[in-house]
Amino acid sequence: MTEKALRLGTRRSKLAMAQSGQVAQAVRQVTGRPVELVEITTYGDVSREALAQIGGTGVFVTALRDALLRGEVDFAVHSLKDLPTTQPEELVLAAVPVREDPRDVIVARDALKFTDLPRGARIGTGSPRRMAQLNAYARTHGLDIETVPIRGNVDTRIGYVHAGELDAVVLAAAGLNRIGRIDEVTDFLSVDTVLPAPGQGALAIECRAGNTAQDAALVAALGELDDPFTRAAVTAERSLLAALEAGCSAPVGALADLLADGQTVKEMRLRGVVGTTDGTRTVQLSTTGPVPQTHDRATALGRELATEMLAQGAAGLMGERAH
Ligand SMILES: NCc1[nH]cc(CCC(=O)O)c1CC(=O)O
Repeated sequence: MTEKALRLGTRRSKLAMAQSGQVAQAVRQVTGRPVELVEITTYGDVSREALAQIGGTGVFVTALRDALLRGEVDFAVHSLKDLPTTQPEELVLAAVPVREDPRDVIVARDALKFTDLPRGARIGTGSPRRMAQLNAYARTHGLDIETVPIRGNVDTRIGYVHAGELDAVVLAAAGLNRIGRIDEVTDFLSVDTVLPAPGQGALAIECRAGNTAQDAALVAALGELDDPFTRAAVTAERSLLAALEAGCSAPVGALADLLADGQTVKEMRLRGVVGTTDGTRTVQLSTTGPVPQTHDRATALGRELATEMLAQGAAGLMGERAH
């Protein structure tokens, strides 16, 4: 007997295909069913406009969600950091697998580290979050760098360094890992220097919420790929983002991690930062509490930190809100 293949909706980019291929393999293992990749082109892939200008969140995600809702695919794989904080009622995050390295990294000419970049060095990034934190660090540590807005896929961005147009570019470690180019990193940025985007390094496996027995069975099967700690962490990070009323293109960094005492996990710490892209003003705070055991508690942790950050003027540093 041949079972019907599960259809996995994915973007076409090299990064998306790599991570979807890895998830497909894991899904074959937990379901015992064949999985086929269905490529879907999203607005974010075809638009030449700066990402921050096309209206913020979700440009990579909408087309995949539409394909799910139309029943053209059975589940979709997203980079969690590209996922809007609002969850459509008809869809559910069936699994958030174990997170990869959440850090940002530098790919620089001549194997340079961030702090060894020469005066006037040009660093490419299209991310207001990365600009804000790199410029803030530079100002307080006497570095003289210029952040240069760029966009494009990983090949394009690293290409600017090889072509000599930029001294360095900033990328996510997780993405480079997934496409097998982690060897090109010249510096892993400490999260004390640059907090990653909420959800960075994590994937989301999304499917229909389970109105049919088939859908419900799939939600349950995919749930085996869920990592509760990663889910709690990214839930808190995304709750912070939502409570700041910021979008994925806002200058907001957040990272939740576990504080352990030997082998015993003690608490969860959530750190958040907001800043102006020129690095002149930042609000950076952290909170620590019991590891949240429910979605509501993880959400509350993020909301509490947001409230404190807003009390310190975070809203005034975010510029135009994404809608
Ligand atoms: N903004 C695009 C994007 N969305 C997800 C990743 C890969 C890292 C991840 O999955 O968190 C990247 C590339 C990057 O930021 O370098």
